[in-house]
Amino acid sequence: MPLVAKIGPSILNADLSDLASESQRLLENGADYLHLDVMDGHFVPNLTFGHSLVKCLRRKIKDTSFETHMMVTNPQQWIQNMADAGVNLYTFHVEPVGSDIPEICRQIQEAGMKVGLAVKPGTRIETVEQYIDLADVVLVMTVEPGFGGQAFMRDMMPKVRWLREHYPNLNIEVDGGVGPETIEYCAKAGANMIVSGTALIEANNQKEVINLLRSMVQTYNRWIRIGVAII
Ligand SMILES: O=C(CO)[C@H](O)[C@H](O)COP(=O)(O)O
Repeated sequence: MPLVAKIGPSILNADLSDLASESQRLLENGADYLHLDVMDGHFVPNLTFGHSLVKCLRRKIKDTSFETHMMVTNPQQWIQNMADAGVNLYTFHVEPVGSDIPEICRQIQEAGMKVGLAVKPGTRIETVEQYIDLADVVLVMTVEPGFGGQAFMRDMMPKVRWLREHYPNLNIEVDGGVGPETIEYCAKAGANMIVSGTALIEANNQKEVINLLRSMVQTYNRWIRIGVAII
């Protein structure tokens, strides 16, 4: 399947009391999927929401892919709940789970979801190399996970470049501080799934920003298509 440029807003810094309308607005402005940040207050020093909220959102938003970015110590615990809530892509951090990665990937697939492997800034990308065949997406964090609105870490780009060089057909996602000012670095390095939080939520013209992010991915990666392939 050809790679597709996809823009997935992170709703972390949105008005969470009005999440459905905030999400709807982003989708109407051209977002391809929603990136939902789940934090447990343990793996990261912040707390957000769990599967009950995702399920409520799914009742209102039916035709869009949901990714849950599981910033939790025990990702295994929430697999079935998130599948039942209507999640399509279950992205978990490799750091707390070590050798359980293959088993977790198997359980996610068995629950009917795609698999995402996420790495924190301090984690060497080679750590996930042996598991890439089990994954649909690799997420390279470009901030320390935990909070929106942080500064983009440009020194994570060698990880993205390394992945793209070694895995031309891999979905590579970047997350953290990504917006009009920093998209060029991500696109040049070869990322095709772009998570953008604050830059999009606070944009006066979301459609313009989404189009810009997408077109930058394609400018530097001519073989990547536009589309809404479910991931
Ligand atoms: O995973 C995250 C933080 O842990 C967020 O998705 C990320 O930070 C996006 O927000 P912003 O674009 O504002 O940095």
